[in-house]
Amino acid sequence: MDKRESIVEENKSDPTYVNNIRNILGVLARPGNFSCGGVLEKAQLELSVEGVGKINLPLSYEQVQVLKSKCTSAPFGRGSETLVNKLVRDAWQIDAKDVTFNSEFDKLIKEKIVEIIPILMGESYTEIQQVESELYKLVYYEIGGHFVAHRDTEKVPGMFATLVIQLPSGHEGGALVVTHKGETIVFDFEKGSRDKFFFTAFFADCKHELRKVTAGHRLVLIYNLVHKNSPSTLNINNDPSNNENFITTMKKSIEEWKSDDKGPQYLALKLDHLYTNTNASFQNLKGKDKKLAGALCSCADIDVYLATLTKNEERLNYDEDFDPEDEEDRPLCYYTLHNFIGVKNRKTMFRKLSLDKNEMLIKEEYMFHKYEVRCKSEYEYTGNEGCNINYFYNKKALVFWPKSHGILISCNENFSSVLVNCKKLSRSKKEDSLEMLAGIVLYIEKRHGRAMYQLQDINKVTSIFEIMILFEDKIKYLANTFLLALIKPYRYFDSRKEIVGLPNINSAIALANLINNLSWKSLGNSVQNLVKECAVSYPESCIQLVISLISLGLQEQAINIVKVATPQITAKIENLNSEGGALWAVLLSLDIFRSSFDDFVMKLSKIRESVLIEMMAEMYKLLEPNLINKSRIKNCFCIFLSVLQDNGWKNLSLKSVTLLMPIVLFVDKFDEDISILHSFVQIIISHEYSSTFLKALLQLPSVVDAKKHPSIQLMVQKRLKQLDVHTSNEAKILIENFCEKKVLLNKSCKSNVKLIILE
Ligand SMILES: O=C(O)CCC(=O)C(=O)O
Ligand SMILES: [Fe+2]
Repeated sequence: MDKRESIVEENKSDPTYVNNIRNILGVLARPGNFSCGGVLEKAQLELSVEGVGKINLPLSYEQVQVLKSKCTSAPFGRGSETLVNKLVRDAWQIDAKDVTFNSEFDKLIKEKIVEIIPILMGESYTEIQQVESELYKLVYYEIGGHFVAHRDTEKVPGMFATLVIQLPSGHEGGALVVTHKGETIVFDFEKGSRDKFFFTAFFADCKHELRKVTAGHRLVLIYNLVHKNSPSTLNINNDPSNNENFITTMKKSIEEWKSDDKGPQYLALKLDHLYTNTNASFQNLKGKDKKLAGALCSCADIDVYLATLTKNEERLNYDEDFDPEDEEDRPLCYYTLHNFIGVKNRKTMFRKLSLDKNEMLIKEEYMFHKYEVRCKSEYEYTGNEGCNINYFYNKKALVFWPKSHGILISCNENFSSVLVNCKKLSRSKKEDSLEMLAGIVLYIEKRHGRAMYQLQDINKVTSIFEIMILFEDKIKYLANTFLLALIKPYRYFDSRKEIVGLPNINSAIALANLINNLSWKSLGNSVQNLVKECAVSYPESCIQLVISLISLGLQEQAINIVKVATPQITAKIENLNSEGGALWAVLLSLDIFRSSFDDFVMKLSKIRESVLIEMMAEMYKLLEPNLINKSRIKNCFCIFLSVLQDNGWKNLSLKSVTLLMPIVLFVDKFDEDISILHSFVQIIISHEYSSTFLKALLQLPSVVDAKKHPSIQLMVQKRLKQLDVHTSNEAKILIENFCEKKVLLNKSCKSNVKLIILE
């Protein structure tokens, strides 16, 4: 057996069931015939050509001259181009529309096709389907005529083979040589060519060459063989269920495969023939490929797809000492499957699957052999005319998997579309979407790291919660499993260990709704664990959860969440980003959480100065529209400011001062104690800040209002006068105005400060 029939070569590292599948398919897949030919008996032809009249065979010298005058030079295709070059193809042609002949001859051709098809398709081919022959061209070769090795384009939908009928005219040379997977058949019909008809049929994707005609003339009719059934219906009738051994082996192997958690998710079998995207369908499979597809489709419990197989090469090294011979500089190869076609044009949810070595039934080295076309090769010659991209040949594979793997595979490849589909389905077919949801959760359990990585994308966690809400009690188990998965640490590729937690506030809102629907009793424990784990990384989400629970009337549950989260946050306060700290402080300032507030503020005051300032600004921003608990917040700011003051206002950048200004202003508005303000102003005026900054300073009520704080007013005036020499014109005017007390206190001082600072 040909070494390339490596389907039957076992691989020790593969599970037994994979090797069993490989073996049993290997037995089925004995090579079929890719071409056939011989004498066409009993042929009687009355041939006419438009503008030439009746053609008598064998051709006379005079007729050749008239015929040639009607012919055009036969072109060939290269990629999408149509070219004429006598070195590649030297032939004359007449279009089918200008050729007519007697109906008996037509009948004979049709009868011949009925004989030919089972030979090409394999002995057990009993498919009841229509194959039609469509005359394509009349081709004439004189001495020197030839066509270099090429594949015929599948010119119409459903076309799969070419039929050549050699008419009696007498020639020497001109053998037709057909090659497929390293095997070559020579159809040399020189002998008897003066008075006999001959036929040759071959699958259009097989490479073939017409060797040089060395004497005489060669005249042929070229037919396209076309499947006429609609390509959406599969009609694979070589029923292997007759073969008990096949069915039992497959059944057993699939059972084992299903229960093997670590096995391949799918298996792929490269097809023997090439197919164009237009003609690729189960219906149009050729020879041995059809037999294998039929066998696989007859197995219960698996899904079978047809897909394009692509080899991708990635070169890692492009530097100067690049050496193609060097192992390390060889491109990295990986394979992908795409353009999936189901048995009844069933769709898959994904567009692309990667194909690893353990998923190939044919060894990697045989997948893209050097005598085979590289995908979308632009420089291959094709018969007759260049073709549109949809008619380029592609390597195809049969891909199959246990039905139960379907959702896992879909999740793995396109998690987003699975979620979208599940959501869609939940509106129309609730039970189906529940099953899908169970599949999603199973996927999360099985492929935790990858699943978690995919879940990080915006709003995926939210989507899952939202789907779960629709199922009420039924979903308890799945919901708890999912919540647990969200806090299980994972590592994807090189990333450090992470948890997904509650990645955004939408997810917190959706979770609150889910809790409301399923009851605290069924989810409480998992939710508390979740909050415990993600309070530090996602304080905003935890706060949102609290707020949402409160608004759903679940006050007690909300307090519960705060109780769980606060110690975590307080313990890891140094890890808190400014926004998180601010939010949490604001939340705790609400009276329900009174006991935690002071402790929390004391802890916060110990964080890094720059973070503290940012946090104060965030807090201020949050509180500004509706200053709840003014006095508590003011006290809190006072603590923070005095921390800064005690530290001597170290490293106070312009940005920090800008952030602090409205806060100082806020505190200043209702505080009688001016020590913090005094030191703040002092620290500022001891620097040479920009005029923008001076402006802001000059808006502070305590600075402007001499009656309230005369000492500060004096201090500022003194300093400004000193600065006079150094400052810009604009600043000078400001200072003059200020010293002449022309500065008016704006009513909405707070926003004004902000405005000024922003300019
Ligand atoms: O002339 C022949 O026998 C074959 C020609 C051919 O391969 C073609 O026209 O595509
Ligand atoms: Fe051809």
